[in-house]
Amino acid sequence: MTLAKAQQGKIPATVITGFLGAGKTTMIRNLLQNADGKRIALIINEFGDLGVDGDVLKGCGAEACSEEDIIELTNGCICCTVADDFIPTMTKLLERENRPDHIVIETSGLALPQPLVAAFNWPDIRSEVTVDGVVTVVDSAAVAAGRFADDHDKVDALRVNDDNLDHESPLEELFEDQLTAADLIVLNKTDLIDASGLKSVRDEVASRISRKPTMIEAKNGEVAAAILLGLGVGTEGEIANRKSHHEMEHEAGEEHDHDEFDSFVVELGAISDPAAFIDRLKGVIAEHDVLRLKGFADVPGKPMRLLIQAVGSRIDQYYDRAWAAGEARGTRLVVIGLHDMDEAAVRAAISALV
Ligand SMILES: Nc1nc2c(ncn2[C@@H]2O[C@H](COP(=O)(O)OP(=O)(O)OP(=O)(O)O)[C@@H](O)[C@H]2O)c(=O)[nH]1
Repeated sequence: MTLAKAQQGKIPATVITGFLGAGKTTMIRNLLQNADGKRIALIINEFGDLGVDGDVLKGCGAEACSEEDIIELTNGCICCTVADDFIPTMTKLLERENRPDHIVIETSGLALPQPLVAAFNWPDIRSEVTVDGVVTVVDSAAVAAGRFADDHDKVDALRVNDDNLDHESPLEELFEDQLTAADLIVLNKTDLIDASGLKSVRDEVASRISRKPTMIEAKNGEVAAAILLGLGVGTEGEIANRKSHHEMEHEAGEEHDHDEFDSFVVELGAISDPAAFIDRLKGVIAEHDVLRLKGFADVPGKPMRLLIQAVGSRIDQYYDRAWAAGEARGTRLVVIGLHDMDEAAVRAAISALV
């Protein structure tokens, strides 16, 4: 049977992966607003105890995806909760009378896509859904800045604290694993680097993988729906040949975890001078090498909440929606870093900014 024939009648699912802050949610938001009439169900998985991505996407009011079609998986990284969380969610979705035309899954920035894609081979899922393709979003500016290059000092420092650390830099390894799974690589944030920087990023990304998936460039995740949702690969049949570092190191099937990374939520009162707060927050992020920080702030006198998004020490902010009636105003920020990040010091430093 040909691949096309085997896929006939199945709902296509696109897996969108990429490191923390690469631009996955931004790309999906753009997709929902330009979905060419397709009805999309969205499964979102996030690292950290604040559902920021789901909130951002629910607020975008796109017709392609109503609030009930946005499902958040919050019990940890999707690659570790396949059996307990992902499969039951898919089963429920497939039992709905009004099935979607396409399913889009946003993995957390720390997820290995391989176990998720392999789950589409489970009998109950395989007969109904196929993986149209895995799209890996790359933060071109972060690659150009050497974020994923092996930082030997850091790895050595981690090893001192963890004798079991059996591989190279966790960032580098995860970056490669997410690229290895890709059918399409989107080099995003091209507005932040020049042409020669972009050429180096292309070369570096290509050097990390043995296959040659298509690479396209984008800014603000602006990629046409016809490209993102029409790959037609059936990746569940190929994923066994795209092994992650973990799978290659532990063929015996040992579980992997995300112990190399840590996250916590900082709760603060109102922020009366957001410009000063954000300016000084950049210093805290740089000093403690915070990888990602995001959340909402309460600014006195403003009817809307302020969305704060930091990727490294680059910070975006905008008022995203009005505080709802009865909703407790407050500032909540999720902070993600490597596991040697000093949580108490970061908490104290952020709290001191208010
Ligand atoms: N300058 C610039 N900023 C971008 C671009 N794409 C996304 N961003 C910004 O980068 C930040 C992170 O974007 P998200 O879309 O939330 O990234 P993500 O991959 O979903 O992040 P996680 O879910 O936390 O892993 C936001 O502040 C975006 O506005 C881009 O092409 N250029």
